[in-house]
Amino acid sequence: MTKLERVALIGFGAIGRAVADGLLAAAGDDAPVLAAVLVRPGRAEPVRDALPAGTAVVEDVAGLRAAAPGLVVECAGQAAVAEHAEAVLAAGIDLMVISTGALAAPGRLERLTATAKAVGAQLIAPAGAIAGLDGLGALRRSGLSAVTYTSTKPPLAWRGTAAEEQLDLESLAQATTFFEGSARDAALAYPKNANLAATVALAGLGLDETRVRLVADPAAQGNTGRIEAEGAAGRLSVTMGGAASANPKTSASTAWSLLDAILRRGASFVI
Ligand SMILES: NC(=O)C1=CN([C@@H]2O[C@H](COP(=O)(O)OP(=O)(O)OC[C@H]3O[C@@H](n4cnc5c(N)ncnc54)[C@H](OP(=O)(O)O)[C@@H]3O)[C@@H](O)[C@H]2O)C=CC1
Ligand SMILES: O=C([O-])CC(=O)C(=O)O
Repeated sequence: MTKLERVALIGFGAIGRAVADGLLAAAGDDAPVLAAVLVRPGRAEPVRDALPAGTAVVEDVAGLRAAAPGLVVECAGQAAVAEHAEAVLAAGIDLMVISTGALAAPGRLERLTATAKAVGAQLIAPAGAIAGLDGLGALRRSGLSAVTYTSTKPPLAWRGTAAEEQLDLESLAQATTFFEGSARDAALAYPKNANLAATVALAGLGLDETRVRLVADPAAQGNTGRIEAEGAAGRLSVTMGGAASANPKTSASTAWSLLDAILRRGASFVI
């Protein structure tokens, strides 16, 4: 039995539901089994109703471990990484995190990679709602001099975030850059909207050297992420855009990227 034959999810929101649906649809001889979904205490019942009887719905990492997954996929938010990542990795289980911005918290990346190394588990970042990390990796090896990640979303996607302290989102008339700074600061200040800043940084120039711009654009039809990079071996310019998911902050492509990363380890990297 390969490690990948059993997969567990943390979170059952816009991304988690879509990934669960994709895994269940792919079920067959070569596809992994959806072994368990971890939800917050008291939230299990409706999730149980939405899943087949063979998928355990659990409320803690002990429950996840009992389902014996080879891979746990976090699709719940940065707080869930803070809460569960250490215990999952310490149990020797590979962990794929979509909320990569959680790794920008001081010391967390170092602690988690040390735990993973000690037990021979992998901490993995999927591309999520961006493309081009392969080219970024090549330029990183050649020597990167500059990387900028720009995220543009409609004003409603920035509701409930620190953007509201600077902008009147309801009446915004033109595209406005409301944040310019490091990937670390972006990922921590916009935990539901700027995880890709951390993903791009971890694949490239690092959390403190990667520049990030966050833009609210009333003319935007969906969410767009753009990487521009300069390295000794060449230049990279990649744009990925599309509709939002059931959650306006989250691009629909995120769940598909995760599914591809789970099913064939496509477009993901070990941190
Ligand atoms: N890297 C990338 O490309 C992207 C990353 N993201 C990240 O993915 C996260 C999830 O996005 P999305 O699915 O749209 O968000 P949703 O808000 O739709 O869903 C999140 C789900 O996770 C659950 N949850 C929250 N905390 C925990 C926890 N500690 N343990 C278990 N479950 C928990 C929530 O449960 P409850 O209902 O009980 O609150 C909710 O069901 C975002 O917050 C962001 O961090 C998002 C988009 C792109
Ligand atoms: O879905 C997106 O466009 C990206 C996103 O929310 C994030 O980086 O957290």
